[in-house]
Amino acid sequence: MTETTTAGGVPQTPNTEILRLTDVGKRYGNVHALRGVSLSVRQGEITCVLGDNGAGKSTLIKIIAGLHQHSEGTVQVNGEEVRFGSPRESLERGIATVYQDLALVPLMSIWRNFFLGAELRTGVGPLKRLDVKRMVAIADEELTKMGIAVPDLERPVGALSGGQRQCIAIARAIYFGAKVLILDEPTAALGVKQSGVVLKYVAKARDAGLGVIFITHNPHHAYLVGNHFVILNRGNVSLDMARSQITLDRLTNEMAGGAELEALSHELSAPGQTPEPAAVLAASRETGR
Ligand SMILES: Nc1ncnc2c1ncn2[C@@H]1O[C@H](COP(=O)(O)OP(=O)(O)OP(=O)(O)O)[C@@H](O)[C@H]1O
Repeated sequence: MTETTTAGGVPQTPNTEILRLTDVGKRYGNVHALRGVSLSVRQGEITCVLGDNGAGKSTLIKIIAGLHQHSEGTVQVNGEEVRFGSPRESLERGIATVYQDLALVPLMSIWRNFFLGAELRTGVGPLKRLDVKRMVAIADEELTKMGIAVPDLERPVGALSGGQRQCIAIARAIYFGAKVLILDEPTAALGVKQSGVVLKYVAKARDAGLGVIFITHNPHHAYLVGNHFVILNRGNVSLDMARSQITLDRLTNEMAGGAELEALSHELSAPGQTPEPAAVLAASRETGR
């Protein structure tokens, strides 16, 4: 979406678009998991993709991350059409994905995890060895830059809290030059305080100029940091709005199913007409909620 905002009467050019999906669809055999999905990600902005279970969020991530290919539509990176054949191809275009399970090795040290798969080496030929000193120094500098307080980088990553581990994965993606950062429900398994810490680093990634796709089913978390909101509902985009166009209340309501939820709430609150639990379950099964 192109929108020109004004600040103090001065027109602001919209940030550069890095990633654009146009009418993207995905079929798994007979299952049409995504249909006509269009969205854009801009530098220095957070695009939140919200949706309930089965809405198609994972499918969307997998297409952008190169794990699956789309069946319809186009994906463009910096204006150039792409079709990723592997996660490596997506990574080479500057797209980094931080999955919920993080791909960190719990028993390995923090610095080792920071460089996992991209270890620095020193020396030549048979004398080549890991450049531990440099890796520790860089990991320390990068985490400090992000304001992540880890007193001892030799500690195993598994000893850190879930929130700290998310932050380390985000800092690592930024250090290795990500232009687009996909975060797969980074706050889903966290409590309120830890979620706040992670959201702070999501905002830092945005402030570092990355385009962020923040996948979540929590409208409150999305609204704390998002510039743009896209709701997926059974594979379709049911809402696509800039922050200036929507309130948290409306986002929450749309996310909760809007009219469907209102009808159910009305049914449940009507005196003497409380539906049998079995009927409620059947209704929720029908609506997929
Ligand atoms: N490999 C697959 N083969 C067949 N159907 C699939 C496959 N992966 C996903 N689906 C179907 O596609 C639809 C979207 O699933 P997807 O996992 O993308 O949703 P989601 O929003 O990520 O849900 P959740 O939050 O539960 O992970 C669902 O109906 C799902 O059953």
